[in-house]
Order: sequence, then C-alpha cells, then structure tokens
Amino acid sequence: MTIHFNAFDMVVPVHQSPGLWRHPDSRIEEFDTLEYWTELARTVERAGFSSLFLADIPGVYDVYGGTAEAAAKGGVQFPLLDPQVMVPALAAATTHLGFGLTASVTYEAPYALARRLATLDHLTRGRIAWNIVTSYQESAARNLGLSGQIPHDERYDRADEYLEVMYKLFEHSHEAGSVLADKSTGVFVDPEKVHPISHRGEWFDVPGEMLTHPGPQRTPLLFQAGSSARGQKFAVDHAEAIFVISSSPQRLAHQVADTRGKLLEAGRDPESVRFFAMATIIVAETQDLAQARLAECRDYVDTASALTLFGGWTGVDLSGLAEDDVVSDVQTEANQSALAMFTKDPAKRWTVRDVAEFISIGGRGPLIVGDPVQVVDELVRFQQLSGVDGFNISAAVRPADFERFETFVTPELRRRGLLPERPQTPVTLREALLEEGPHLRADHPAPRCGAGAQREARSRISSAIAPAKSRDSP
Ligand SMILES: Cc1cc2nc3c(=O)[nH]c(=O)nc-3n(C[C@H](O)[C@H](O)[C@H](O)COP(=O)(O)O)c2cc1C
Repeated sequence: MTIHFNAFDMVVPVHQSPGLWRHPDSRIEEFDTLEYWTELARTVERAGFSSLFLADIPGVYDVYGGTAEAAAKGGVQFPLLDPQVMVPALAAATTHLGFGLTASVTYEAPYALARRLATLDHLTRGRIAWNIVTSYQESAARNLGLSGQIPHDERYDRADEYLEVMYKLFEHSHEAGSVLADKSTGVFVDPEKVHPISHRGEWFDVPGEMLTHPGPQRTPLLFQAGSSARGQKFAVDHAEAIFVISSSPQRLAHQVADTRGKLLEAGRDPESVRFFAMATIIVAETQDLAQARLAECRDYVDTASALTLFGGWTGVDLSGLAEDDVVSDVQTEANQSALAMFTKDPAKRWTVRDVAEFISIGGRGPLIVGDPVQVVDELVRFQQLSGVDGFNISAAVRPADFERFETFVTPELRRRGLLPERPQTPVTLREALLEEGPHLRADHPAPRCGAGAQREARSRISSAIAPAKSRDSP
C-alpha cells in the first residue's frame, strides 16, 4: 500500500488558514514572485508529492458584511494571481511533479480553455490535471458578464455539455499522428487527420476543429471537487480523481463507498477513480514541540477572516450573528457541501464561534498534529478508515509547513515504504496518480462522446484496454 500526496495551495496570501500569514515563519508576502513558487515546487517534489494542486476562484469573497473589505484586510484569497500562467516555469524547475489546475467551466468558452490546457499539457509533457469547478460566487457572476449566478444544479447540467465539447476537442478532433512536420513533402499537419467537431447543443455551438493538437494525455487528468448530490453525479460521469473534505474519516468512508457504488452503476470501474482527502499537518521533532507549534499558530488566528472564508464558500453572511448563535441551514446557490458540513452535522450544532475556530487552521479539513511517527500513524489510520487513496495537504504557515513535511514526514513515509516509487523517466500525471496508461480509460464516458470520429475512438479504446506505458504524443 502506498499513499499519494498532493500539495494543496493557491496563489494568494491566505488559502485555508486565515491570519497565519502573520506567523513569524511565514514568507507568503512573497506570493507574487516566481522565485517563491519555483522554490515551493522543488520542495514538494523533493518531499515526494505527486502534484502541486492549485485552487482558483474567479471572484472576490464579499459575502461577509456585504463587502470585500474583510477579504482585502485579511488577504483572504485576495489578491489572487492566475495559477495557470506560472505552470510552465514551475514545470521547468521540476522533473516529475504534476500540476493540478483549477479552471471553472462557467465563465469561459470551452474552445478557449481546451487550447490552453492542451498547451500546458504539451509544455509540461503531460504533467497537468484539470480540477473542474462550476464556481459558486455571485461576485464572479457579476464581474464576468452575468446578472447573477446560474442556479446550482443548472451549472452542473451546463458543465456536462461543456465536458462533452472538451472531450470532442481533446479526443476526437485530431487523430493520432496528425502532426507530420515532414520537410520532404512539405506537409506539417495531415488535414485528413483533423476533424471539425460539429457540436451543436443546448449551451454551446462549436463547429470547428481544435486549434492545437492534443498533448501527451489528450484529455488532462480530470479532478473534481463538488460533493452535493448533483456534484457527486457530475463526478461519477467525469472525474478520474475526486477531492473530498471531512474531518471524520467515517463520514468520508460513506461518501467514498457511495460514490464507488454509483461509478459501478454507471459502468465504470469504481477502483479506477482515486479519492484525495484534504488535511493540514502540524509536525515537529516531538509531540510536545508540535503541540507548542499549534498553540503558537492559534495566536495568529483571525476570526473575521475565517468568517470571510466561510461566507465566500457558502454564500452565507454570519456578520450579524452573535458568537454563540447556531449556524442554521439555508438553500443557497453557492457551495452546498461546504455549508452542509456545518449545518447538517449529526454529531453537533455548530455556533458561529465553533465555525470560526474550526476553519481557522486548515479550513474545512482535519488537522493532524504530532511528531513524525504520530502524523504518519494518523494518515494511515485516516486512509484505512475512509478508503481514500491519498491526501491533498494544505500548509498552515506557508511555505514553512511544506518544508517541515519534507524534513519530518517524508523520511517516516519512506521508512515505511508508503510513498509511491518514482520511475526514472518522468511519466504523465495520469500514469503517476492512477497507475494506468497516459490516456482516459475505455470505460470513461469521453470516448463515447465523438459520434463523428468513431475510427479514432475505436483505436483509443483498444489502446486504453492495453494501456501503453509511454509518454509519446498520441
Ligand atoms: C475540496 C474542494 C475544493 C474546491 N476547490 C475549488 C476551487 O479551487 N475553486 C472553485 O471555484 N471551486 C472549488 N470548489 C467548489 C466546487 O467545485 C463546486 O463548485 C462547489 O463545491 C459547489 O458544488 P457542490 O455544491 O456540489 O459542492 C471546491 C470544492 C471542494 C469540496
């Protein structure tokens, strides 16, 4: 048994632990420099992480108090740089590390996003994953040309068609071997092998061919993270890896088993999809030192910033409530699973104070504190109870807690043989994380999406049944 780790981060001063940018060890004020991110990429690669998974949102968090003031003061996911722009530089600084890129399907045409993701797949030699999100912020909708958010479930319906367009572009528009670059015949691309996708749908019309040829993975490795009922259905239909959050491994076990059951019903191999749980680790040489570090971190917690994060995720403004008031459920168009975690918890009625304290270090995920042996014991226990395949690790103090992971946790993981072996020659992220071939599996819905390109689909399906462990372009 091995455990995959992704470093979970965002190009912002505050990601999951509001207030901790003020900790003396924090260097996050350098978040707008390339040096900060290349150094971090090298650190997490050395530490054995499979990828650097970068969250992204298309708007500012302005729900708390009805303005963006608290987000600005606390640096709460603001200012936010564009993570996709820096990936080629990070790829050049590393060899094996993958890059999980969050990109919303709600505000950008699929044709444009497909070209950019394919470009990044080429430039990283197949080391990217796409975290497909539907977005949940009114502020994003307003600033990106809509009068308000598309309703929650409709966003997912539209996302289904978006993915259909993406599959047609990635999988069916360019046949394998379309790029000839043949100086003797003077033909660069064989036009016989490039097909318009002729997509006409409810939300999108895309008649033409993909503007660039697909990268080494064709469709980038597909991640998904929404876990409402509709979000779970979307995951079953599309995801190859699912990002989940709960501090209770038992509750996650239920979610993982339920999703695997639905994958089976949908005709997909349930074990082919990987689950990653978010976790934050505070580690030191000894248990006492780790507890002391946790106490020190607590000195920098910032309640207003925590509630700004909560408001952004859930669309619910707690600014008018007293600290002892219980947070109750409402129907929102925002992130329903984030709200449900606090309002539908069978074990507890959460007050405003509880919510702020809980998310202050490590957001909505579990916090693991201890010496290296205790931390790895807990990771193993959590994995075994929940059935997840690995973790998306967020750092409370950045980048210090990733450096401490390398110093303290990695050697203990290696000692127990828990980190996946890296092949000498780099492989695509799909091969590294799923331990499969570089392309989508035959039982994934994508190969069924290209009615106009059956020939290509057939050859793709047979290669997916006997996946070639190669990184060659398709
Ligand atoms: C673990 C996790 C990570 C997420 N990361 C992002 C993100 O980086 N950017 C984003 O816009 N949405 C993100 N989301 C939001 C989801 O993709 C989705 O839009 C949202 O959860 C609403 O869907 P739901 O109600 O099905 O959960 C994340 C959700 C979860 C659970």
